[in-house]
Amino acid sequence: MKILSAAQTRQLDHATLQEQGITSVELMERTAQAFTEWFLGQFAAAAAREVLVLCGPGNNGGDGLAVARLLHAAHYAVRVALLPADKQSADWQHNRQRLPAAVPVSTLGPHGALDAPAEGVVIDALFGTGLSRPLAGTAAAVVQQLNQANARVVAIDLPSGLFADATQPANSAVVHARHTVSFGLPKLAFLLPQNAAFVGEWKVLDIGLSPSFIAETATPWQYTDVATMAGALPARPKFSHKGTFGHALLLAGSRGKMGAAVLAAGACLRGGVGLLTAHIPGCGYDIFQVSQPEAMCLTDAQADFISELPELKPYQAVGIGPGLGQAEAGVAVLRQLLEAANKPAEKRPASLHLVIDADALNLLGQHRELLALLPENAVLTPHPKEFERLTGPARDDYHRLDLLRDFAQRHRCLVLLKGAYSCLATPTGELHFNSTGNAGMATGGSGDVLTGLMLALRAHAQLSPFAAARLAVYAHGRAGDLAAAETGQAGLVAGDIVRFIGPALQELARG
Ligand SMILES: NC(=O)C1=CN([C@@H]2O[C@H](COP(=O)(O)OP(=O)(O)OC[C@H]3O[C@@H](n4cnc5c(N)ncnc54)[C@H](O)[C@@H]3O)[C@@H](O)[C@H]2O)[C@@H](O)CC1
Ligand SMILES: [K+]
Repeated sequence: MKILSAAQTRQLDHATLQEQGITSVELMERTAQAFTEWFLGQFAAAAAREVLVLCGPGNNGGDGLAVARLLHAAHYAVRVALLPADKQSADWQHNRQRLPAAVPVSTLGPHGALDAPAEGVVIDALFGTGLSRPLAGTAAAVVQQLNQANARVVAIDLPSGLFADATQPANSAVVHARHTVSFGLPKLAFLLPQNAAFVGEWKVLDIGLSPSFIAETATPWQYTDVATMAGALPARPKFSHKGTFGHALLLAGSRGKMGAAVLAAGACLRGGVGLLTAHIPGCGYDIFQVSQPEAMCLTDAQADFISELPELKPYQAVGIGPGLGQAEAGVAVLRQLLEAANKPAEKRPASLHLVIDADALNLLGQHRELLALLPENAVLTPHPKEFERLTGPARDDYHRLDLLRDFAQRHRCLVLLKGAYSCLATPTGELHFNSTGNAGMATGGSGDVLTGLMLALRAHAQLSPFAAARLAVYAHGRAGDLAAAETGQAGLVAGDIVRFIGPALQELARG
């Protein structure tokens, strides 16, 4: 699913009107009906029957006025409070006239008490995608009163004061919504941690916006949802053998961190790899062989950490990083691996795919000269701190996305910035936000599981580097969601994610 900018969203509205031969008032009515239907399902309880709708002067306020009329018709006790303005949009005026006289209307002021209903709901229809500057004056004062009132707030389209696709100055007034209900496509702002307190739970409702305009419009931002991923895993051919799904090599573990190697290996095996060999320090031999009997095991000359790179000929994909530790010897191993992957094709195994994670990323951050050796389409899976070690600090989440995009393009690699909406940057400058996963996965070892699964899918001959990476991220999150349904989020441990990789992949298998 695409994510469009605020400007493109306005164009999408226009294109929809032209294509479908409807007026903007009709589209506003459709929007208000979709919102109201959602609202009735969400707040059917008697306690939620008192509703205050705050309306700005533009079409967001017009939506609010139409919603007030529809909720009144559904027998909710509705009040409307209008933000004073020099002029209002034409569709606003149309819906102001249609508001039944039985709905009380007041005008908001900078000092007056907002009088938010204690047990009810406040609908925020002050500003949407038309916001052109930070809120000031009465609008800012109203938003501050609203936030202090600690009311249940539902924002129409966007929490007022929040830009859809750009950062707002620190300390500017933005509504803290409990729910944000938007239309057509998600907004970039919803996916960034810095906006979590404003947006709350968000939802996108279908209002039949022009599919052809969406298809034709270029954007770097994509949202990987369930529809995007249907059938993403190729079917396993009947006459396949273990060679069909590749032989992966995992370089992982150090004394005290063998669990990372075990988890990554388990995920790789559950990810459907044909064969897995792990190269681990000597101290981990018994641990590893006992816990992962399906994998083969090579031990390093060193007992406590990895100091050697094994012969790479047998492998299609190599994963390095989980539990590696940051011993200097690791730098040499990483350098040799990168050099081997860069050698002319006849001297190395065909298409050696790399997955680089955790301590291997920290080593890269400490030795940035190695970045020049990254082979094309290598996958890097940093969390924000690891990413910062590679690029330096970001001013805010939007700047971090710029750094991410730039890094992936410059090094021609795939970079997954991990988070609530993990973002996969491609060498061509696309940013794909993942939709699966839950807060229970913010637990030790969950990244190691992702690395193992990513490794399995990069070894899979039928998946392109991008398709493999996107599938791994999505399936990892989905496995976490299935696991959390069983264990609860607090009780979820990384091993539970491994157990649900199979079921998650099965959902995504091509029929
Ligand atoms: N255009 C359409 O066809 C549709 C629009 N819809 C709704 O319309 C919204 C967009 O409407 P608009 O483009 O009218 O924009 P808004 O309603 O977001 O606000 C725009 C108005 O506020 C003023 N403004 C901008 N920033 C301000 C600030 N900081 N302080 C004070 N005034 C400020 C603008 O000059 C303009 O008058 C969407 O978010 C959505 O809710 C929906 O009804 C769907 C259809
Ligand atoms: K709003």
